[in-house]
Formats: sequence, structure tokens, C-alpha cells
Amino acid sequence: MAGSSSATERPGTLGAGRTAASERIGNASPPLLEIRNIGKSFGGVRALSGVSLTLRKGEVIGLVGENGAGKSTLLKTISGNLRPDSGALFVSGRDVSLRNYADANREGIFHIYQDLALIPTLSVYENMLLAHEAAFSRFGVIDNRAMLRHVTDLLAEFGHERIDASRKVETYDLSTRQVIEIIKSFALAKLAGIESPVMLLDEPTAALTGDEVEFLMRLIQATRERAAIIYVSHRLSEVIEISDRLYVLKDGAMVAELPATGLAENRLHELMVGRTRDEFFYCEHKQQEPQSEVVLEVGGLSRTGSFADVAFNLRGGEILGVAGLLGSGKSDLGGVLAGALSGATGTIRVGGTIVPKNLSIRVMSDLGIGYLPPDRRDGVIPPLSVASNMSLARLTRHGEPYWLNLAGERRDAVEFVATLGIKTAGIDAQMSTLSGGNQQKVLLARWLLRQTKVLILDNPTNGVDAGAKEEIYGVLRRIAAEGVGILLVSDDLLELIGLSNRILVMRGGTLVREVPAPPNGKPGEVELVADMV
Ligand SMILES: Nc1ncnc2c1ncn2[C@@H]1O[C@H](COP(=O)(O)OP(=O)(O)OP(=O)(O)O)[C@@H](O)[C@H]1O
Repeated sequence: MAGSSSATERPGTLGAGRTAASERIGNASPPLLEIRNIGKSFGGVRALSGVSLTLRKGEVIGLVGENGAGKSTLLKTISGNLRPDSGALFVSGRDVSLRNYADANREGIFHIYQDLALIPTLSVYENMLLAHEAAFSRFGVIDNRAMLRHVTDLLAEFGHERIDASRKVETYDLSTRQVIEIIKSFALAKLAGIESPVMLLDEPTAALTGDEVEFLMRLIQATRERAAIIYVSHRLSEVIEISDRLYVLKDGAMVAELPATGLAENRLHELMVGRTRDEFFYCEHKQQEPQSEVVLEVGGLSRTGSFADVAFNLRGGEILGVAGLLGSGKSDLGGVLAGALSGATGTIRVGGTIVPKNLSIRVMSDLGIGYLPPDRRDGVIPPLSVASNMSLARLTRHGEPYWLNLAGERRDAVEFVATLGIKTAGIDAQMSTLSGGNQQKVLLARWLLRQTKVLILDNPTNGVDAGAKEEIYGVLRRIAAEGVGILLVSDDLLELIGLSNRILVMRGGTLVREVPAPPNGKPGEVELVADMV
């Protein structure tokens, strides 16, 4: 498995890999973090082999790789959440053995997860100092005021006075919660007497909109001198922009280490995937003409707090894009049409049949509507197998003798694992053992397996690597060619432009424009953005 890439850059061989940050700081002191020859297997699956990496104070290093390459496993090993089978970890030159996450925290290492680990019903300050209240207690009594003061001061130190430390976390949006998570690392490091924390950011922008990404980038820029950061993301342009150096993982082995300055996105893609990107990656080369039959008809659809008076038709074989910023109502529109959100008024017809007032996912899926929600945690059933997770949509279907189809389903599952390049030990492996991106592909396969008339997809390639994106785009084009109507809600404008026949633009809960996107007349990103803001 190891070293299967064509990449020539190897760890340690690149003098040019020294970054501006490390040059500023000099190499006299040992790196803040160094890992040497880390190996980790899960049963027969070799997730990491002989992985080495160094990180200096003031540095941001990007860690990239395809779905299942081992990025999350590596971060979990560095943060004490997994014990490596072999290799060593050094913090400021000291050989340390981390038994758990608390050990890692004491060494100044913090793992900021994709799905943030904050407790929504607790206040900001309680979250930040969770499990460290003892440092603020006298004679066994916790001094909440001292905790509040401590956190308020820290927020001010980072220029985030507007965050009220006494308010519950659930009252803040996702990007503010991310700020809280990052400043929390500094708070806990300070308590442990550590000046510069090591922060592991695992796909921090996966659920953020454009503005929020900008905000996070600014926060990282503002804190980078005081910390050392490992940044994992599938958004290659973003990783190149924010990082000093990049490490590329492929099949559990570190296949390249290179400076980020001047690096072309295509080159990075090639190192990750082992081939250059399809020149038609986002292109409309195989776009179909929609059929004349309308498969979904929406009229005067409104939902308080989400959107108002939305009307459109979707034809068989058509990919209809929906663009809009956070709060535009585009995700809620998808949720309502899939039956996942209640409380809407108006009319919906699926294949000419008027949909009953009380929508539910069950009702809509029986009518032939498939739905991929924006948050994959809403769809994944971790303890069940890959095959069962795929066939779930069939299980819920009325009147189908499920057991009669078992053999066929297993065949289909094997086929989809191959078509979508799903990295798994097999179709009987537990869903929980798959990497995030591969779980997303299983969810997509779930709906492709069913005879759906309409597919509603909300950011279907979130967390999916660039190589797999190409495959998913190919699959979507194929199923559209079979006559399925696809409503594609996405924050990725290039994806929308490349795949869609038409694009609906939503702003502040209203459908403001319909933009035609035929193969020979694609709109530009700028044109869409102008209507979105
Ligand atoms: N608990 C586990 N049990 C079995 N296999 C696992 C477990 N955790 C990870 N793996 C396997 O280890 C490999 C690396 O997975 P990992 O989650 O580290 O990938 P990743 O690079 O983070 O992927 P993604 O970009 O999709 O999140 C995969 O083949 C995965 O299936």
C-alpha cells in the first residue's frame, strides 16, 4: 500500500520545504511537534505506515489526501485519541506517550473536530473550561465568576469582545462556535502553563459559507504566530493559501512534503490522486437536454423563517441548481421538499400527484423523492454495515419484499463500492469504520439504488476528495440521463455551474432569479454572486 504514488517529493528530501515561518523562528530549538514513523492498523486495514512530520511554532502545515488516506487517523494519533502501533511522538524535543486526549491537552495539543465538540446547552465559559473547573475552585467551591472573567478577558485578548461568555453556545452560529473552539485551545493551554498550543483543525470550513471561511482565515492569520497548526481540508486552494508547507498522505503513507508558496492546485491534486485532474472536471461536456415531462412542480411554497412564495418546475433528466448564501433559504427549501422540515404551505406535485399537507420523509420517499441532507450525520447509521446503510431506502419502502431482494442488493452494493471508489474493507464492514468522505459516498449510493424520480442533494460533495468528486459528477450526469430530475443545492458555485441546466438564485428567503446554464452559455461565478448578495 505504502508509497504507491508517482510523487517524487519525499519527506525530508526537500530543502525548499522550509517555510517563511520556520526561517523567522530559526531551527535552533526543536520542533514543537515531531512524529517519527507512526504506524496504525485496524484489523487488516493499514491506516498509517511509517508516517513522519514536523511542526514548528508559528507554522501552519496543510495535510491533504483522498478520502480514506489516513488524515483523521493521523490527527487522532497525535491527539491521544488513538494509540499508534509503532513510532514515536516528540513535543518540544521530549519523547511523550499519550494515553488519551487529556494527556494530549496537558502537552498543549488540541483537536478541533469537523463536528465541534462543544455542548450547546452550556455557556461559552463553561464550555471553554469544561473539566478544568478545579483550577477555579477554592475550598471545593467553584468560582463561576472567576471562570467567566477569565474567559471574557481571553476573548477580548483575541478581539472577540462581541462574544458574550455567559451566553449559551447554542445561541451562536457555526462560525462563532469555531472561534470559541479555537480560543478554547488557548485557554486550556494557558491553564497547563503552555505558551504555544498545537492545534489540529480537521476540515474546519466544511460546513461554513464563503463569508465564514474568510472570517476563519483571518482568525488563523491572527493567531498563527502564537501557535502551530495542522490544517486538514479537501478544498485545495484554501489549504495552499493558508499553509506554509504541505504534506500529502496517500494510502496511509506520507508521499510528499512541499512548500505551499507558488504551488499549483493541479499539481497538488496530482500528488494526491496519482493522475492529473480531468480537464472536464467542472465542465458541461456531457450535459443532457432535459425531457419535457415535469417531475416536480412547486407553487407558492412558503415556510415561516425560511422562504416565501417559491415556485418552479423540475423536468425529468434536468439538473436544477440552487445557489444562495447561508440564510437564503436554499437548504430549508431542500429539507421541505424532502419532507424533513415541516410547517410549509403551498403546493407540491411529484409526477403530477399532489403531495398531502403533512409531509414526512416517508411520504416523500414513497412518492419517489430521494434526499441527501447537508449534514451526513443525519443519514449515517454507524453500527450497520455498508450494504445495510445503502439499502436502507429500500427497507423503508412500502410493500417491497425486502428479503427477496437481498442477493440483488448485495450485488448492487458491490457495484456501487466499485463505481464510486468507496474505500472500505468490504460491503459488510461497519459504516463507522469508513472515513467521512466515504460515508458520504455510501449515502449517495443509497438513493441511486432506489427508483427515485427526483433527487434532492444538499452539498453532495462536501468532505469528498477531488478525485471522488469527478466520479460523483459522472454518476449524477448518468442518473440525470436516465430521466431523474435533480435539485442540486450547493455552496460550490463551480459545481453548480458545471452540472446544472438552470440555476435558481435565492436571497433572503426569496427566489430572486433563474439563470439559464446551457452547455454553450454557462454563467460566470461573478454573475451568480451578484444576485446572491
Ligand atoms: N475505527 C476504524 N476501524 C476500522 N477501520 C478504520 C477505522 N478508522 C479508520 N479506518 C480506516 O482507516 C483508513 C483511513 O481512514 P481516515 O478516516 O483516517 O481517512 P481520511 O483521510 O481522514 O478520510 P476522509 O477525507 O474521507 O475523512 C480508511 O481505510 C478507514 O476505513
